[in-house]
Amino acid sequence: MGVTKGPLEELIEKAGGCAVIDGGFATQLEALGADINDPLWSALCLISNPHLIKKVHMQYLEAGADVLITSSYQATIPGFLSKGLSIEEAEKLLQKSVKLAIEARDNFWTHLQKNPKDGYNRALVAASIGSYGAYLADGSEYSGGYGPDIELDKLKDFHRRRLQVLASAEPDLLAFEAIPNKLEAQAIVELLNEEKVNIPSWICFSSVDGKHTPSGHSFKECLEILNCCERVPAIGVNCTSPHFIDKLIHELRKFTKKAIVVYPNSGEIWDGRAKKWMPSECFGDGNFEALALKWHESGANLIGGCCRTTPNTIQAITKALKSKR
Ligand SMILES: C[S+](C)CC[C@H](N)C(=O)O
Ligand SMILES: N[C@@H](CCS)C(=O)O
Ligand SMILES: [Zn+2]
Repeated sequence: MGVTKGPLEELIEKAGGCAVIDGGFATQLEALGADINDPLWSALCLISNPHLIKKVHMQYLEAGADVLITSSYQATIPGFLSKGLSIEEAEKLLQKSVKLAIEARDNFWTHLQKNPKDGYNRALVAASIGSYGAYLADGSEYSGGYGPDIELDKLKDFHRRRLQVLASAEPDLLAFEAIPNKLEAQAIVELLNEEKVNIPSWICFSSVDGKHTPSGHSFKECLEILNCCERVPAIGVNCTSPHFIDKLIHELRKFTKKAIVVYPNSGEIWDGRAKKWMPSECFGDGNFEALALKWHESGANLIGGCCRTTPNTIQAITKALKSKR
């Protein structure tokens, strides 16, 4: 069986054409009291507070998420090494990120079997893989400028071992998140092929102008690279202002037949130096109900939220999309 008819397509079909992804993971960790002002950002909790990670996953499941994204966005082997951990410990933490989400999903599903409630699917677990820019911890996922020293092979080297370790933990999906440039998308595709990864992936870009990746590449150019890869059944944008999403869905649809994934942030802007969200035109949960319906009509197949969205946002999206099922 090819990866193009895998669990993601089955979920989308079961969900009536558009499944719900969870919301801001780090955001909800902070709402529950975690201090993640650290180069590891949310991945710090894999060391310091795994129980909180599971709690966030449970809250998103209760809100109706059909897909859980793991806590590994900014979890990297070099990042853990710089905290004094060994390679073995670092790799165990990566696996733990998947394990925590699978446990949450399984507990929630077992409970639902005993206490049935309408509208829930058995959720899929997507292992988060942030960009090289996320590892830099300087907001580069919104600039895409890694400098002339970072070439294709360096990006492949950066991603290779983490990808192998996360895949070995057997998540249902791999979620490449907030990729800010074409070079990194190409590195990921080459790596998925070289490593013969048979777990289906989505690759999502960030955008700060609603028209290009942060590095200035067009989505047409980026999709030319991704369209050839059957290991990537879905593509999209995340951690981008809701303002831009509808136009971006139309733009992406012009250049691909793959499933389209959108999970915007709240519209606030990340100040990479201050490590703070700056108030901007922020969208509330009420906006997301109407927007989700619009994005579904425009052709999105997976809709959720990214930074500064919460379980309430996902509940609003669930309400909108599940009323149509
Ligand atoms: C998606 S951004 C808000 C994640 C945090 C960023 N990589 C940093 O560490 O500054
Ligand atoms: N999955 C990550 C993405 C950050 S852009 C999170 O929600 O925290
Ligand atoms: Zn985000």
